[in-house]
Amino acid sequence: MKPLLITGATGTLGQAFERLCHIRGLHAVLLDRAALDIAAADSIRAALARYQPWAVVNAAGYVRVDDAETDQDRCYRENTTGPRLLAEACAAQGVQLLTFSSDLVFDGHQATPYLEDAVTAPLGAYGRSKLLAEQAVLAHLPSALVVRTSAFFSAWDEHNFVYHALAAARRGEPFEAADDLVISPTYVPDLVNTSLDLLLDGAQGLWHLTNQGAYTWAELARLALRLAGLDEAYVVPRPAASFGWAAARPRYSVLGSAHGAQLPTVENALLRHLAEEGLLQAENEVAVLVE
Ligand SMILES: NC(=O)C1=CN([C@@H]2O[C@H](COP(=O)(O)OP(=O)(O)OC[C@H]3O[C@@H](n4cnc5c(N)ncnc54)[C@H](OP(=O)(O)O)[C@@H]3O)[C@@H](O)[C@H]2O)C=CC1
Ligand SMILES: Cc1cn([C@H]2C[C@H](O)[C@@H](COP(=O)(O)OP(=O)(O)O[C@H]3O[C@@H](C)C(=O)[C@@H](O)[C@H]3O)O2)c(=O)[nH]c1=O
Repeated sequence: MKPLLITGATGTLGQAFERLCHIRGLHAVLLDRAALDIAAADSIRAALARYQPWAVVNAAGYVRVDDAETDQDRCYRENTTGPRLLAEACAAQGVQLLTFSSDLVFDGHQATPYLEDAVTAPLGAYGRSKLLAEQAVLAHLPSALVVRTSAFFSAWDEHNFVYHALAAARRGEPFEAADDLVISPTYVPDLVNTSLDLLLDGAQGLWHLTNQGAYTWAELARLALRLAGLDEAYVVPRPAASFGWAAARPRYSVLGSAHGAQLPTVENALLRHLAEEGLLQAENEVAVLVE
C-alpha cells in the first residue's frame, strides 16, 4: 500500500500528522530535513523514488515571522522554493500534494472574515513567501490542496501561544498579549484531521481551515485561562505595536471559507486541548512510576 509522505518531521504540524495518521491507521512516512530537504530537487526525487507515495503532505516551513524580515533568503527557500519544487515533482510523478499557507497573506483591512477569493496583500516577508508558494504550487499542480490556516495551538508541544499563556498563569506570572490583533485560532489536531479528510476526498485548490471564532490574542489567552480554571487577570493586554516586533501583523486576519465551516468552535477545541493536557499529564505521571 502506497504511503503518505510527510515533510517537516521535527515540527509541530509534522509531528501531529504522524500521530494522527497512526491513530487513523493511515500508512505514513515522516521525513526530517536530512531525509527530505524540500528545497533540493534531488532530495525530493530520491524520496519520491524510494517511498512511492500516493500523496505528499508538506508540513515543512519557515515560521519565524519576525526573523524573516532579515533572513529573507532562508524564508523564501523553505516557504517558496520548497513548495514549488514539491509541486513540480509531484506533477511529474502523478502524486497529490497538500501544503499549508497562512492568514498572513492578508493585510488586515477587512472587518469580516477573509474567504478564499479575498484580495491578498501580505505585510511582511513571511506572508509574501507563503503567497508566492500558493501561486507557484497551483501553477505547477492545479490539483494541489492548499490550506490557509492560522494561530496554531496544541497540547502536543510547547511551541504555541496558548501553551505559554497557560504555563505563565500556572506559575503565577503575568502574560502579556496583543489586544488589537484579531485572528481565528486553530487547534492542530482538528486542522490535521480535517486536512486528511479533504486529501482523502480528493479536495483541490485553496481551502481556509481554522476553528470557528474570532479573538484577539488577549481574548484567546483569557478564554484559555478561564476554561482552565485560572485567573484571567494574569493576562496583561497590550497594543501589538508596544511589543516592538520586526514584522507588522494584520489587525484583522480572521479566516472564513466559501466551502462552509469545517472545524468546531475555538471554545470546543480549547476544552479538548485541556482534556488532552490532563491525559498527557497522567501518562507522564504513570511513566515516572514505571521507570
Ligand atoms: N504555527 C502556526 O501558527 C502556523 C503555521 N502555518 C504553516 O504550517 C507549516 C508548519 O508550521 P509549524 O509546524 O508551526 O512549523 P515548525 O517550525 O514547528 O516546523 C517546521 C518544520 O519544517 C522543517 N523545515 C524547514 N525547512 C525545511 C526544508 N527545506 N526541508 C525539510 N524540512 C524543513 C523544520 O525543520 P528544521 O528543524 O530542520 O528547520 C521543522 O521541522 C508551515 O508551512 C507554516 O507556515 C500556517 C499558519 C499558522
Ligand atoms: C509569545 C507571545 C506572543 N504574542 C503574540 C505575538 C503573535 O502575534 C502571536 C503568536 O505568537 P507567534 O510567535 O506565534 O506569532 P506570529 O508569528 O504572529 O504567529 C503566526 O505564526 C505564523 C507562522 C502564522 O502563519 C500565523 O498564522 C500566526 O500563527 O501572539 C503575545 O501577544 N504575547 C506573547 O507573550
